[in-house]
Amino acid sequence: MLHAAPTAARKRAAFRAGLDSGTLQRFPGAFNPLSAKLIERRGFEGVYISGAVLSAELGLPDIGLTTLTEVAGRSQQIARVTALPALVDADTGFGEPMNAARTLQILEDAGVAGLHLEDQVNPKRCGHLDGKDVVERDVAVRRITAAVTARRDPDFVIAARTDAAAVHGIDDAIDRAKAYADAGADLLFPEAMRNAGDFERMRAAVDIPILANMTEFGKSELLDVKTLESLGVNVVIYPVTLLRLAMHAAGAGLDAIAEQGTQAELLDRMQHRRDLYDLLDYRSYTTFDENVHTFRL
Ligand SMILES: C[C@](O)(C(=O)O)[C@H](CC(=O)O)C(=O)O
Ligand SMILES: [Mg+2]
Repeated sequence: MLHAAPTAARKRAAFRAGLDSGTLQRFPGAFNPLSAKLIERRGFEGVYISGAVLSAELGLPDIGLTTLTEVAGRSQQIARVTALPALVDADTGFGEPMNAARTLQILEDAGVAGLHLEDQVNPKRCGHLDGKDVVERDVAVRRITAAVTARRDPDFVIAARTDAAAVHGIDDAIDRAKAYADAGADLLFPEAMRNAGDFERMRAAVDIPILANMTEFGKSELLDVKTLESLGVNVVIYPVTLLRLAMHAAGAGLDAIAEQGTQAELLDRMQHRRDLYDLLDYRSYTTFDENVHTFRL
């Protein structure tokens, strides 16, 4: 209650163990701290904190408008309520390589288990839209090197994302992937892979674990867990899935209230009050409160 039981160090160790386990680590995107608790309750291995979701929550497009402070604040709110490791989207690192170093330390302090840094230019774009661009490979290597050098907890996971496949083709993405692995990245995030064939080529090119981004309505074919596992992928994120589902349901609910003048017909499509309180572990707060009163006597 009040906070997640395991420390950040233990969650990072769990993430590392998951990466070594040979089992696909499933990280759905939490659109708020409460949804992170639901992800944990349903038995997933980790929580993803998406830049696209954070932007959308603020009513903004995902074009690099959010600040490190906003990302760190949300990361801390989410990480502290779940026992699962959280992986956060640090976009381009918020500036020059020195900024990437500071970004890493601030996100370490926020209690997440890892971050990913991408090789897009500033201002970045969603990786699945046209019109994005990447910095030179060497600039991106310096971003990764800066983060690796600044890291204080060796278990904190640094993922390198390359957006090059959709800009310069898969061969350039593979070259970059190798360079980022050599620079010390722990996990590779090849963005906008078109299909299993692209993942196969990436898997053959690098020795470090690989992450698959199964975002909807983008450039990637949606591959299931078995397929990803057979391709040797180690982590899968579903970054915006829960937000899309929730917003769709909210829209349908608003339509029904507008049409019917009541929400009475919608009750079986809602999270029941009882289930919400169960997820919040309401009972333990009552017990805690009673104990506080007892000690006061
Ligand atoms: C993974 C991602 O970086 C995110 O912010 O969640 C996005 C997801 C999306 O916009 O669908 C991306 O792939 O760029
Ligand atoms: Mg993003």
